[in-house]
Amino acid sequence: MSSLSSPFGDGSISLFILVTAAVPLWACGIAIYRLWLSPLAEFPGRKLAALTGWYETYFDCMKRGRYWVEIERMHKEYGPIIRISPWELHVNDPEWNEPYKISSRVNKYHWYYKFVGSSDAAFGTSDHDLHRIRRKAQQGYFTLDAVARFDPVLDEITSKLSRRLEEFRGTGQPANLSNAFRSLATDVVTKFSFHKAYNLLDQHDFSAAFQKTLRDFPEIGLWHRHFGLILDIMDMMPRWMVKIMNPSGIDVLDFFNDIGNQTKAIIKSYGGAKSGDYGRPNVIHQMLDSPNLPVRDKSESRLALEVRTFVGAGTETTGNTLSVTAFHLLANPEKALKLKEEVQAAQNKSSTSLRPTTDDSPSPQSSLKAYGGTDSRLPRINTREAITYKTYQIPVNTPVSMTQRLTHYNKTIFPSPETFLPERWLDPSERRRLEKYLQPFGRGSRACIGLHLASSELYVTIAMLFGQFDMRLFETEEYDIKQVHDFFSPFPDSERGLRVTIE
Ligand code: HEM
Repeated sequence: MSSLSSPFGDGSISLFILVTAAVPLWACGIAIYRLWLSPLAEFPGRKLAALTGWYETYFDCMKRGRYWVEIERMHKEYGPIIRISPWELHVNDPEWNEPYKISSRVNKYHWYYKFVGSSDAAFGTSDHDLHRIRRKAQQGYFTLDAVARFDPVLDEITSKLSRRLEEFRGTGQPANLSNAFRSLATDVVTKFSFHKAYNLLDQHDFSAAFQKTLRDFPEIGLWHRHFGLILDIMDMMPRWMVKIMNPSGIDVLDFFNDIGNQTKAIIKSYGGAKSGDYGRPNVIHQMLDSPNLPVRDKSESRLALEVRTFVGAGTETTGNTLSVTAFHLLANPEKALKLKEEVQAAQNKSSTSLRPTTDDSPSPQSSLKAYGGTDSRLPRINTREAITYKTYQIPVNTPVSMTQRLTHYNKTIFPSPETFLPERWLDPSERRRLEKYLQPFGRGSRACIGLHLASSELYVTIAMLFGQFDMRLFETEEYDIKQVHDFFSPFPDSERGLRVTIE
C-alpha cells in the first residue's frame, strides 16, 4: 500500500500500469455494452452514433449545429426509427405522435434542454408534473381572448414599424427587415408580458448590434449542452469583462437586468389577488395569483426568468418566420401582388383592416411550414412505461425525439416541399388534411404557449407590410434566409438578413 502512494517508487509504476490497463478495458466494456448489450442495441443506426455521444458533439460543435442533416441521412439509410446516440432514439413518421400525446405525461430530455441554461422556467422544466403546475400558472394570460385584447397595442407597434419604413421610401437605402422584425417581436413580447416596450424599433438600425448579440446565445447554448458550465461562467462575468468581450453585450445585460428590476417592482407593488390595486394585471401578477404555484416558484428570480424566457422564445421565432414569409413573397412578386389585393379588399370591407382571418391569409402558413419555428428535434422521455413504435418497444426512460422539419418536408404530404406555395392552403378539404401535419408550434402539453400572440403578430405585420409598401429585395438571396444550422432555432449561414428597398 505504502509503495503505491510513493510518487517515484516502484508502486507508482504499478499504478501507472494498472491505470493504462484499466482505461482500455473500461472503454471496451462500455463499447460492448452500448453496441450489443444495451436495450437500445437492437435499434438501427450508425455504429459510431451508438458507440459514443462525441459523434453528436462533433456535428453540433465542430460542424455548428449540423446533426439534423446527419439525422436525415441516417433515416434515409436505416429507416423510420434510428438510434442517434448511445441513449437516444429518433423517429421519422408523420403518422406517429406517441411521445407528444398529452396522456403520455412525458418529461423533456433534461440533457438536451440544458441549452436554455436553467430548468427553472416552464420551457426548460423537465418533469411533466412540475411543468404542468408552472404552465397552468401562466396560460390564462396567453389565451385567444387575452391576445385579442392586446390588438390595439399590437397595432400601435406595427404602425411604428410602418412609420420607420416610411423613412426608407424612395431613398434607395436598404432597410434590414430581419432586424426590424426581431425588434418588433421583442417590443411586442415585453409589452404583452409586463406592459413595457424597450422600443428597439426606434433605433436607427433596428438595434442591429443588440439583436446580433442576442442571436449569439443559441449557439453558445449548444456548447453548454455538451460541455456544461459555459452559460454559468458567462452569468458570473463582471460588467467590465462583458464590455471588453462584446460592447453590445452590455446592452443585452442591462436589458435582462431591467427585466429583473421590473419583476421586483411588480412583486413589491403587488397587493394580492383580490386587492385589485395593481392596475392592469400582467403575466407576473397572473403567476403570483396562481393558487397552485408553490411559494418558492413565486420568487423574484424565477418569475424574472419566466419573462426572459418569453423574450427568448418569442423573438427569434417570430422574427425569423416574418423574414421567411416576406422573403418568399418578394421572391414571387405575383404572390405579393395577390396578397396586396387581398389585404386592400379586406381593408375596404372591415374597420379592423389589418387583421385578415386565417382563411384569407395562407402565406404565413406556408412560411411556418418552410421555417417551422424550430427545426430542432424535440426529445421526450416516458418515465412511466415503454412506448411502442410498430414492432419496436422503446424502453421506459429512453429519450425519443421527432423533428417537425422532416414532416414539413415530406414529399408525400407536401408535394414540392421546397417551393413556397401559399395556394396549397386554399382548398378547404386539402387544407384540413395538411393542417394535421403542420406543427410549427410543437405538440402536446409542451406546445408553444405564445401561439396566438405569434399568429396575430404574423398576420398583422405581413398585412401591413404588403398592404402599404412596394418593396424590392436588396442583394438578398435564399442563402440569406434558408436554414443551415440548428441552434434550436434554425439559422442560415449568412448573417446579412433580409434587406429591401422601398419604392
Ligand atoms: C412564429 C413564432 C413561434 C414559433 C414557431 C414557436 C414555436 C414553439 C415551439 C415549437 C415550441 C415547443 C418547444 C419544445 O417542445 O421544446 C414552443 C414553446 C414555447 N414558446 Fe413558442 N414559438 C413562437 C412564438 C412564441 C412567442 C411569441 C412566445 C411568447 C411568449 C413563445 C413562448 C414559448 C414558450 C414559453 C414555450 C414553452 C412552452 C412550455 O413548455 O410550456 N413562443 N414554441
